[in-house]
Amino acid sequence: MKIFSKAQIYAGDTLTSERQKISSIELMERAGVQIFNWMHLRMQGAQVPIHIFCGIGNNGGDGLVIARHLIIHGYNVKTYIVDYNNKRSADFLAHYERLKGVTKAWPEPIHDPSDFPEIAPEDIIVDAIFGIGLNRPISKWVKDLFMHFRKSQAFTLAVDVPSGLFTDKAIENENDAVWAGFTLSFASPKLIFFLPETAKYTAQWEILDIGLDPEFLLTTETDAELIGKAEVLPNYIPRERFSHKGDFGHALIIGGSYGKIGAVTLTARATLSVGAGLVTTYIPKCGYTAMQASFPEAMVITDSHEEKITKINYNIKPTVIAFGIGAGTEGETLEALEHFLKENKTPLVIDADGLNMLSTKKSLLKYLPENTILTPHPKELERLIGAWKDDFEKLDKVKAFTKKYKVILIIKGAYSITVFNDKLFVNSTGNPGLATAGSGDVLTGIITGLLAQGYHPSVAAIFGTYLHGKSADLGALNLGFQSLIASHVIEYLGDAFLDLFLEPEPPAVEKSPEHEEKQKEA
Ligand SMILES: NC(=O)C1=CN([C@@H]2O[C@H](COP(=O)(O)OP(=O)(O)OC[C@H]3O[C@@H](n4cnc5c(N)ncnc54)[C@H](OP(=O)(O)O)[C@@H]3O)[C@@H](O)[C@H]2O)[C@H](O)CC1
Ligand SMILES: [K+]
Repeated sequence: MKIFSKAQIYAGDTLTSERQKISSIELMERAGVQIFNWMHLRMQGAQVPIHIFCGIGNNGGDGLVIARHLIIHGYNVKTYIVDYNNKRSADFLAHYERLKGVTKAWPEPIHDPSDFPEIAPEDIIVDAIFGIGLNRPISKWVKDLFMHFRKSQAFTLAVDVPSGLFTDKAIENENDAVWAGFTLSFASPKLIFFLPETAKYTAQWEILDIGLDPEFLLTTETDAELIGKAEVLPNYIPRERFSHKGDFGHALIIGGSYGKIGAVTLTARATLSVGAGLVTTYIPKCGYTAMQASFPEAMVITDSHEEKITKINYNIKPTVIAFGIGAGTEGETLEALEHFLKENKTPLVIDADGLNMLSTKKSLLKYLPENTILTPHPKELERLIGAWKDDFEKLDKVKAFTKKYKVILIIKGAYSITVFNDKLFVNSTGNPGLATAGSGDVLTGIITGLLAQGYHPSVAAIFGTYLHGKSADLGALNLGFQSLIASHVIEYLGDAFLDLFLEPEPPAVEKSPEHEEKQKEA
């Protein structure tokens, strides 16, 4: 699913009005009605007090539409105008007039804390104060109103975005935005729903279709995309009946040190479990027996050193190499990496200590083959690109880094983001069960295994991250978050593949009798 920018959303609105010959007032009506429908379906007329706080722009206008429909349907509604600016938008004013047509209880203006209404914990707050139009710091009393919401403990439903969040920069204080229980966002998810510093302001979110122009939606290129099943499925490479293991590549996994052979085992198992034809591990001598005994499918080459990698010498022709898992950062291992990088032309995945070593000697980065995949967690990323002031600067720095070195980088997190060719691919699968030892080693293995089978490196990174999260999601259904460990993620890979081909659940909508008749005729 495309993640549109603020400018694209405004452009889409204008284009939709032109092509569908509807006014922006009617587009706002659509948006508000969608939210009303969402609420009405769940509330079924319940008389819970609903406090609708409207700003003075189009987000506020949406709030007025919601208020009008709730009032018409007999809900217990109180509407307020948060007067942070006297420049009311034309569409806001149009819907203000429409609201006046259905109630004598006109919205109450709020100018300062003395105007704040009492809100009980059982009440509902609709936050339609600021949308994507926020462009400068907010007045103190408006922030106080946000705090008033939080203190009330009432369920807060945000319209489009939680008020106070910017679309392109983080906020300095967590009291400067609304903390929403749910956000109903129009047409496209917003990037801020996926970034660690801004995602926390809404517990859940959902996208509402407001009928924007289909051609605009289809043809507009976005800088970011949310990756779900629909996005990964077209890339799946089916297996031919007469294929053999040579068709699916030979992966070489280089890593391990005394006490960290298990990490390489996890990576190698994941590589093979995702479909690579052959896997060889290159580990220090001390790991030989453990590897052979615990993972008989893998072949093993050992370094001359007992406890660490000191020289990378092998006489096989791997299709793809993963480097770094559990390797440590000792001087001799770094030297081995340097020699290896200067010679190597085989596609690469670099993880963990491999990344740490690159961070200590950045001059090695220029030897990475084009489209090498790097998989840092936040600390490793900071060592690699330096500190950032907020998530947006982090994304800019990663884009610049990937451009400079022509690499693909996965920013690991609750929503892992693959950065490739200036574009962000935001993964939608995964859960907190993945916060467990070795889950990164498994991800490296999955990506390596996909690369070995001939997936383009960008697809291997995006699809691999998706499968990794999906396995964890399916595993967590049986195990819960706490009991899920990295080995389970490998075990559930098969289910993650099968899930790609499961038919989506039919929508929970009753079919009309005519529809049933038509089906019979067909
Ligand atoms: N396709 C869609 O998604 C649709 C979305 N809709 C809704 O429209 C809003 C965006 O509305 P907009 O009017 O552009 O912006 P806001 O409502 O967020 O803000 C209103 C104006 O407030 C001014 N502003 C900005 N920051 C501040 C501040 N800190 N203090 C005071 N005032 C501020 C700013 O105007 P200026 O000219 O003064 O800069 C804003 O424009 C979107 O989020 C959806 O909810 C449509 O209803 C339908 C289509
Ligand atoms: K809002």
